[in-house]
Amino acid sequence: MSTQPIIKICGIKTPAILEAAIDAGADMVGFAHFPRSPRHVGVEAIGDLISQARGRVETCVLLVNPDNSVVAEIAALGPDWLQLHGPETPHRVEAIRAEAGIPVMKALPVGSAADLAQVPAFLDVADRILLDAKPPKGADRPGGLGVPFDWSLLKALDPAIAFMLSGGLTPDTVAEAIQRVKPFGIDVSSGVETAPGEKDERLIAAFIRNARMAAAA
Ligand SMILES: O=C(O)c1ccccc1N[C@@H]1O[C@H](COP(=O)(O)O)[C@@H](O)[C@H]1O
Repeated sequence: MSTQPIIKICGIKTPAILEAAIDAGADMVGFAHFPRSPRHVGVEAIGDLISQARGRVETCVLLVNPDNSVVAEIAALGPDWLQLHGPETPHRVEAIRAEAGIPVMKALPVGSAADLAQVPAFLDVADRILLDAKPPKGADRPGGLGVPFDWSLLKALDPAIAFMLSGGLTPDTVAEAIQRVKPFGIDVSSGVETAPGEKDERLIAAFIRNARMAAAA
């Protein structure tokens, strides 16, 4: 029997795209609350999207190095997960998890084998690890850039560690990613867009279809 990876569609901004992701079979949807992102969604709109999704698909709010007031404000909306996509230390991840009272997924940037050395320190404080491409120097945000990383680096990671994979995945590359990396889950934003922040329902459907077929093969 094949194991299906969890599929997360991140950076959703509108009720229509949320419906499209649910219809296409996403397991998790993400809403970015980070003003510098082209996918930024305000608190009130995130609350509406979470209400629309509740009981149908898992929800996750992406934050970057949030202070406790932001954590509390977002946690009060009732998402299933928080995604921390900034330079949060293990100690800070632990504190945010306690403040929020919900599971936390910690995104870690990978640009070289040495970057994987940081993973063990987060295993006891985060409920899930997301391995993403390290942003190039000077990038205006720490993710959502549509850039992949060298998956062969992951051979150096303890195979017992389950992780989600992100960074530049697209409908054309997701099958190879699943077959080569065998991640616990996959996460996409730019690869299902026609322009930064503009999700496309046909690309979302193609991404999920190709991922499901690859995992079943
Ligand atoms: O989407 C963003 O703008 C963003 C901003 C700040 C941190 C992370 C962000 N996106 C997340 O990055 C990964 C990979 O995205 P992509 O598929 O390469 O575009 C994913 O979790 C996004 O949600």
